[in-house]
Amino acid sequence: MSVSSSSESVVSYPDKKAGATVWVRVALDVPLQGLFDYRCLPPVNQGDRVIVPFGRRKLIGVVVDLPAFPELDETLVRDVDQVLGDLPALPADWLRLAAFAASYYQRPLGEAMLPTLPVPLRRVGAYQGKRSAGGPVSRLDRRAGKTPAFSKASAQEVAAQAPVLNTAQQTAVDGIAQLAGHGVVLLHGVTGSGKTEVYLHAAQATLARGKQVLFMVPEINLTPQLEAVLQSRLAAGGEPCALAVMHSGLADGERLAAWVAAHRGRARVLLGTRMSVFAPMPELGLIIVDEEHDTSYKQQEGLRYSARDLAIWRARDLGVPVVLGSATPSLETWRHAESGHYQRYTLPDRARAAQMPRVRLVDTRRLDLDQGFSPQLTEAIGKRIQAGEQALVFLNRRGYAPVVNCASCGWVSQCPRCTAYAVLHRGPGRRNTLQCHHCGYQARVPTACPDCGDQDLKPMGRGTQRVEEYLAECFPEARIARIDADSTRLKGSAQALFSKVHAGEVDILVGTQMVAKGHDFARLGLVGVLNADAMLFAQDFRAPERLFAQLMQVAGRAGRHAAGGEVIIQTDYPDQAVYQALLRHDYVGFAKYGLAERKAVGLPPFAYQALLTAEAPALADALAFLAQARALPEQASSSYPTVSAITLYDPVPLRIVRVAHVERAQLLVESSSRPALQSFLSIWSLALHTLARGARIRYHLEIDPLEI
Ligand SMILES: Nc1ncnc2c1ncn2[C@@H]1O[C@H](COP(=O)(O)OP(=O)(O)OP(=O)(O)O)[C@@H](O)[C@H]1O
Ligand SMILES: [Zn+2]
Repeated sequence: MSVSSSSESVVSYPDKKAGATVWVRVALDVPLQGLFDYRCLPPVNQGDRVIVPFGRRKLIGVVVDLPAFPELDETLVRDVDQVLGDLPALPADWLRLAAFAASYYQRPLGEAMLPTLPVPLRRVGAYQGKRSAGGPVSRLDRRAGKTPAFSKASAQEVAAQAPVLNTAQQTAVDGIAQLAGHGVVLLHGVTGSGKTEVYLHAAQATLARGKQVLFMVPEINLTPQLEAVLQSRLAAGGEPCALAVMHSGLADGERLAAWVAAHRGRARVLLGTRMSVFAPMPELGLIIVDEEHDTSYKQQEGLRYSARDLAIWRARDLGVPVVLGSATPSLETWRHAESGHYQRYTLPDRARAAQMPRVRLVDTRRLDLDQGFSPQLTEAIGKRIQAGEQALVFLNRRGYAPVVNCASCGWVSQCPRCTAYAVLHRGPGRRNTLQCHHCGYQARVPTACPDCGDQDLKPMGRGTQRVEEYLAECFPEARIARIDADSTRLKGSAQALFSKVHAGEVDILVGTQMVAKGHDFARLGLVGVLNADAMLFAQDFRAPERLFAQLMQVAGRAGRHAAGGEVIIQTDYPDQAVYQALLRHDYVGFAKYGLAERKAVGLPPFAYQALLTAEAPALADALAFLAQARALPEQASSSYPTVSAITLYDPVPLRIVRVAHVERAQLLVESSSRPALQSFLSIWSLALHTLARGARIRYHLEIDPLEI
């Protein structure tokens, strides 16, 4: 057998006559179950990417197996077009992770695996187009010769001085160091307790052993500050730390660079948001998941995965430790810690300030509010800025006002495409618009009521823009900054705003949940919370947990570096358990109460759930599809061995039924046994695929949904 000389080059083309071909089994990003066999000339390895013909198209896929025989008749098997040798093969553990994600989240392997790759690595045009110039990786390498491989974050923002660990921190660091292999550590530390310091020490030890570290954070805007800290603290022997950063705010090329650096083992630390859990890291030795409770770790489209859960799986598979950190762990995590399944270390006190901030509930039931502000809150803000401190006003609602209303006929601004209000936004130069936060619809604000012609249209309620406006009237001297999705739309603008806050160039900060978490503000003395009650009576059983976590987080921004921090929460329901626990900073009590409640009614973490959502132009069709889906197991009960352990609830419309002219309904599936649920879903998901064929329905199945 002769091997053609082309097989020696990085890129090889199969030559049918050579006869030395092998079979490869390839995962492709197509909505079909199963894998696809091709004929290929060696050398080709498991984990290589290949370009293959698929119908009339060409696609990039990943070789997951080299079977002895193809599944099809040999004469029907087509040839691999090109083996892409520009990167090392994807490692076996990466293939295992993708396979686990696909099976656990009930998606075809290729559909789960391929989208985790940076776009240029899975686009045929990037390799075979006229301008491919050797492919994206060699283009990247040519560029990299000109620019430094790793960013040197502005180290002046950070004091490189490492503080001496306190006893609680040292205990946690020692505990993590002693883990011989895999172990899940919950680092439960109150806000400002210095969890970052513990991560840094654990990371340092891992790097010293020659291993890589994956450091996950929930939000993009937490990366710059942390990048600078990691950069200055993890530098060794005069060399900057080989740190790569990965998040959705990066351009394709930047993300590719980070991914390639991790894959080649050149990046020793990868700092990233949820997508980074899928980065191949050949020498991964530690995973850190900061703010593990944060819902941003959940991907809400495509493969609906939990990056935290996958991180735990990945660490176990590799036999390495994973550290989950939070001041308010998810109840799922807390339960594992209580049962001893996870090892728990507690940082009970703040690292700098002696005490936690004082929490005050202002009962707004009998108060005259001015633009939503109680006199107590306004006065407190005034005092703080007088004293040269900063104040933060937290309101989880962007825009100027959530709705516009006609005083004479009761007309309200509604999105024409969704069952939702159109929100009033103030644009530059008084160019006001109505915007839908669900579908992106935008329109001018009508000058008169579309129904009755009356010109007395009024904004109702308030969002961050209106709060900013009000504060500017109350405190004309104060420097006010607003941080929300609108004010940070431009690349780099969030970082610029946060830098101003850190530099003390802001007196009052108004913001949504973007400002609530993670940031270590040195001069912030007061946090005021508006409209917290909005979340109190949400239908979702996780709403109280989420509200509590969010309020603990935002409250935790106050008084981090000096004593005397204060939090003012305005509420009509001061007796609610959430607020009472907050007064005492009592996460443990709240978790105990929450878990007991969940246990009593059999909700997660004492049950496991999946959610089937159907979308159609008419609600009736979506509901009918779900009804059929629900009936499937009855019609073929012998195919569903675990069906007796499964509860299928009635299909119901979503709370916001219509979004962008599409109507949506959902069906909840539940079981007290995860294996029973998984077994059921693996059969059911295939049947759903068949059921939906021909029907004008889109559907998706979500495992472990966070919102129901
Ligand atoms: N041992 C220590 N001695 C003095 N200061 C410390 C120590 N450890 C941490 N700090 C400082 O305490 C502050 C809070 O630390 P850090 O931001 O890590 O808190 P955190 O636990 O992550 O809080 P959060 O959950 O609110 O994000 C930082 O300014 C940090 O530099
Ligand atoms: Zn809309």
